[in-house]
Amino acid sequence: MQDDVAAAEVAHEQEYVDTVYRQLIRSAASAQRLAAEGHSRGRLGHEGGLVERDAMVFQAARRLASLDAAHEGLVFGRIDMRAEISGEPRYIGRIGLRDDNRDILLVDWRAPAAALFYQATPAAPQGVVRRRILRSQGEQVLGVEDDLIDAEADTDLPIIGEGALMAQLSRARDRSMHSIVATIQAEQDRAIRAPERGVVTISGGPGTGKTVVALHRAAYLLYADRRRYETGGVLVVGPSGVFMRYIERVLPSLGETAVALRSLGEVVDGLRATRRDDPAVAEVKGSSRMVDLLSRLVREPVPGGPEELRWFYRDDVIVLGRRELDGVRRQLLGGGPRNRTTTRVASALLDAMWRQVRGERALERTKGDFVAEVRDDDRFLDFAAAWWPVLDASGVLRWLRDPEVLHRAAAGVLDEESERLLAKSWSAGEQPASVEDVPLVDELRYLLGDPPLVDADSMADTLRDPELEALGLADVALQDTRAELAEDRAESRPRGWEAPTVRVEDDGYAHVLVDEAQDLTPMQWRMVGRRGRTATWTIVGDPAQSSWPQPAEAETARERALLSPSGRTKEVHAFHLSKNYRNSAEIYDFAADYAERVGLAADLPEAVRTTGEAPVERVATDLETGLREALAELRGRVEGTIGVVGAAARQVELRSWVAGWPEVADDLAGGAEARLAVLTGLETKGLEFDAIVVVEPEEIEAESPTGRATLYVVLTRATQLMTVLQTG
Ligand SMILES: Nc1ncnc2c1ncn2[C@@H]1O[C@H](COP(=O)(O)OP(=O)(O)OP(=O)(O)O)[C@@H](O)[C@H]1O
Repeated sequence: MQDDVAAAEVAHEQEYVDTVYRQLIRSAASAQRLAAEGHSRGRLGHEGGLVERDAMVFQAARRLASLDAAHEGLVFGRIDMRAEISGEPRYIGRIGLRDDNRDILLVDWRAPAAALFYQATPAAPQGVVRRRILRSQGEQVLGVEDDLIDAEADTDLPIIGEGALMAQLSRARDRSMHSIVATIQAEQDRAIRAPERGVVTISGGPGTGKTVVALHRAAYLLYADRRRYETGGVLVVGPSGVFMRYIERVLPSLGETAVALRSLGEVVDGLRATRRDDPAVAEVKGSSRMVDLLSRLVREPVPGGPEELRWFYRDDVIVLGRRELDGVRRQLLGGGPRNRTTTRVASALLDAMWRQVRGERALERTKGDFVAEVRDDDRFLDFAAAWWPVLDASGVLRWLRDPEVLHRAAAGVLDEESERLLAKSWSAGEQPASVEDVPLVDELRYLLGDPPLVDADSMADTLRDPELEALGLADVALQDTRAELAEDRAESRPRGWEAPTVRVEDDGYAHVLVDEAQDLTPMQWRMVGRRGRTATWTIVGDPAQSSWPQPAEAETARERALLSPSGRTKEVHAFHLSKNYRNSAEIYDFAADYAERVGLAADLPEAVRTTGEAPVERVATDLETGLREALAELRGRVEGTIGVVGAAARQVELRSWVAGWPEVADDLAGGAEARLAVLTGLETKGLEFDAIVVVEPEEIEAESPTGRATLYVVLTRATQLMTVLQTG
């Protein structure tokens, strides 16, 4: 009987969904037609082109093309209100849609009219009687799940299903995060729809949905003020490339593609760092002491550059030796960021040279004659370009590979041990930049300023430089020499160290969203902060999961990063999430016990799901055999992903073991999509798996000063089963 009712309800919903899809096709086609017409007239979106509504439908249809049919369908929700409020159900979908009579068929989940769908609870029904979630695949409705919100309402609406949230949480995991648009919970919805001003912080313990909520918030902001956020750009920063791959489908599945997703190693254009430095090195490179060190570095002479300029002028020998050149260097450095001063180098050198002109024959001529004679001489131009070249930040960071340069820059800034760690890290030959090097490159970009020669426009600026014009130097000879030298450098530049591709003024975004914010070092805060001076922010994190050992220093850097350009503190709206939707209660209890035992001062959420499967602690005499057995068991018991997590120093060994076992060969196939992954503790940040094997937890704990927090992260990654494996 109940089955018949359910089948009838599904059939009924299918009819509605069919209507919506038919309308979508009609609207999209007409919008496309109009767009084509508008386009041919060059007036898309303006009077005579598309009216606003059609432009919206057109945009929406375009975005819809990227909808992943495997996720929840276009129409996923419905609310029925008390009869005295409305006799018509309200359908909620990924976009809004009207029929040909302009009546609403589907409410965009982000629209104010959809808020009730998420915020109505039995304690505060707000007129909603029943909330229904439609489970679909593509255009086909597979089932419905109902919540009776207002049990006191006089209604004969059938209530079907066992709760969409639990079904969603118990599903087998693959290697990517999914949108939760159908099952957003009320406290999460409040964070998603928070006001657009200032800074929204979202805190909460493991698995509370911080990441997924933040991503839905990005989609919400794009909806609420599309013009601002699409043109100004939304930047999402996460801890690692693996994490970015994990979350990269969520926004497209919500129909949004205009968002830049960057891991911390990719924030600077042109750099893609994945290698992590050892924790001790990372601590030095991440510290704000590096600002002083780098400020000194940019004042250094170019290593290997010419040290003397010797010039015969009539009866004079003009020599600019180290002392004179140091004077010119200081004078130039006093005039602004180093690369900006490259247009002034010729005149500064000529001034210094002219000061040495003494001979009588020479003095018969004026300074103007002298300048005219020297300035076009190739030897002079080559000297100027080699002595004061346009510098690129990655190249300048490489100067620190010379221990003497490092020592000069670090004197009085770093202690001996820190300097030794840096020297060791950078003397290890031609390595690509590490994740921790990227903020240093960025700092240098700002200290150096933009080279005047990055494009034709700025070339024109250079040529208009009044000082050059006054000196009669506004010709291209020096520029040509510089351009040639820049090309030479580009050719000799090792892979992975590309020059910045944009000017620093182009770095700003309209919104910056930082995930796992507890892990940002002070230098990373500075880097991200530069991209959000005029932006609004969403900052997501859980201090108990932090792997940065100097929280107070990071806090100060974070506060600075959030200042407006005029130095004002942006207003902060804080949201806290309290329920863990990832781990079973059994697994989370185990992790929470650990956090309390080791004194992590963790924010402990309540896990909403129980499985009856407590974590298993296995002691093996032989680790390889123990791991193989543990994996065999987990593979048989979960359908989705499995993670093997061990200390960084064990990775090579673990990978080679696993790669040698024929029974898991299929599970390892598929690269980033593989069912089975071997990871370090830090690499598991933000991720989740159906089952986890934690190999030798004490090693994970011991590998860095914040190893306990890392182990806590690892213990909160599994949704269903967890095995903790140690040798006895
Ligand atoms: N309302 C919801 N409906 C369905 N699933 C949800 C909901 N909220 C969270 N989840 C799921 O819970 C899991 C944890 O979410 P998420 O990774 O965003 O948490 P987190 O707070 O960022 O975790 P951590 O800090 O431990 O990395 C994900 O699988 C997410 O899809």
